[in-house]
Amino acid sequence: MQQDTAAAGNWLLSLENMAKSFGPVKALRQVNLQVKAGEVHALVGENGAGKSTLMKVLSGAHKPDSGNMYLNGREYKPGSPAQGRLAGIAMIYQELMLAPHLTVEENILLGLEKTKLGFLQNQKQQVHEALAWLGQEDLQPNTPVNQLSIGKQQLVEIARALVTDARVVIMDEPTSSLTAADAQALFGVIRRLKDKGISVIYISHFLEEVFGVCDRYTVLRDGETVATGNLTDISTPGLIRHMIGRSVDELYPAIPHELSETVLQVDNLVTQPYHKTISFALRRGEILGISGLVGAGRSEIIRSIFGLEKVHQGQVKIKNKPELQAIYLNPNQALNADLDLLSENRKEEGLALNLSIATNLTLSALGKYAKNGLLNLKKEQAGAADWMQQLQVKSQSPLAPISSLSGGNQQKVCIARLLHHDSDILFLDEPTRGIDVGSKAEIYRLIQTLAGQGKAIVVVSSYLPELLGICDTLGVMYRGQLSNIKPVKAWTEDDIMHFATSGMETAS
Ligand SMILES: Nc1ncnc2c1ncn2[C@@H]1O[C@H](COP(=O)(O)OP(=O)(O)OP(=O)(O)O)[C@@H](O)[C@H]1O
Repeated sequence: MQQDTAAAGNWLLSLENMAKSFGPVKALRQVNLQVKAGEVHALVGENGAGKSTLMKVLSGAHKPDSGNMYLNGREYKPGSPAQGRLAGIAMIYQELMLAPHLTVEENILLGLEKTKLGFLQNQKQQVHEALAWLGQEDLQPNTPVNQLSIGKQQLVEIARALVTDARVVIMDEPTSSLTAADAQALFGVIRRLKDKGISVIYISHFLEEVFGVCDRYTVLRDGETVATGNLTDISTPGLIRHMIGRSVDELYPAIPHELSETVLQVDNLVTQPYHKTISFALRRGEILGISGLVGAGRSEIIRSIFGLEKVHQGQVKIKNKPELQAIYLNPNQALNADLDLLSENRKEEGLALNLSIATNLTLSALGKYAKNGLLNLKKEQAGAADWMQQLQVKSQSPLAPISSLSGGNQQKVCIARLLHHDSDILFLDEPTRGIDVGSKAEIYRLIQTLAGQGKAIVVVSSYLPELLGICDTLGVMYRGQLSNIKPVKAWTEDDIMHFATSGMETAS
């Protein structure tokens, strides 16, 4: 393991030889993590490397099988998340854990009512001070949190951490659902937490964020710490090599594919919530990217065509099926009409969480494994195992419940399900959200290969580099309005941001 040069002993937090198994799965084998006071420490690694498990152990949600933890020089052994929180460890999950119907103040004080804080007046004062420190004086403490944007809800979580005098704040993929402006605001807050002497453990698959906001790093691979050090001493390819044990030569592989006849023609489609008119055409072999800010109405286009959202008017023609008016379809009919959609919301729409990986993967095309109405389970499992291998889904068996997979591996199963169903027109909404860099490269290769096979693909993404890296053509959304679709090479990042924030094309 690459050694850190900092003197031992001055750590605020030290985790030594941590191990944790779930039945036969060794999620943590031997993990060491040392964090200084007031540093932002990146915890990186492939999907399934053990990052979330380690953080659940640290925050008191999981009990480790072995290993020792020290906080502020003292042995730290939380029996529950509440104990972890009172000891100074605040965990901010990617899917925020606030009680949606409770107010800002109630959420900030939740679980602390009679413990750490004194009287009611004192508590209210602390909430006020925490919000003011975060520059959120205008946020009314009696607002229910479900009325707030994701960015504001995240600040409520951070206020919660401030009120309990957290020494370490863990942020798990904190920017994955934020607008670019909210992400910038979050980076500002992180810098201020640091100045206050609070440490942040930052988990992210966005390496440019890691280099932008973090001081030191620790890399986990297969449940072990494989490297740690200062980010100023390592390059992006160097960090990737530690993460996946090899280098990624080509993140955006270019596989030749030809664009031919139109297979989807959308005319004057009017959808929620903006009621603007959208028209575009998609060709066989084309990868069309849709960019824009979160909330600009990007997902609504593909979701409406797929029958998941209401369409007010317009016409959608599907290749050689003129009789099918897509806007009258429901998702089942859409699947039969050779459309398929990868939802950005895998927990609610992509996966049946209490079923096995194999069932999730094959559910929408069970016919492939049935004869005379009987399902051949062996064949189904072998088919699932094949896709799992292709996408490198990390799991013991196709029969394991999907809920036992790490977030990134669940996303890979969603993609495998889509590939397995084998439709001709694919809508991919945030296909690489939560996916590690090595697997991203695999998914980009797959998307290109599918285009090579003549599939027509729409990719909606908040991650501009991937749209520029893999798409043939690109359109940008601004408040429900779609720009002209142009070859990707005709766009610059500045042009895209200009349209995304103003709805106007730059004169070129
Ligand atoms: N409750 C559980 N039951 C069974 N296996 C689990 C459970 N939680 C995690 N695992 C397994 O432990 C390993 C580590 O998962 P973990 O969620 O910690 O990875 P991660 O590094 O956070 O991944 P990602 O980047 O995809 O979020 C994986 O193989 C996962 O399938």
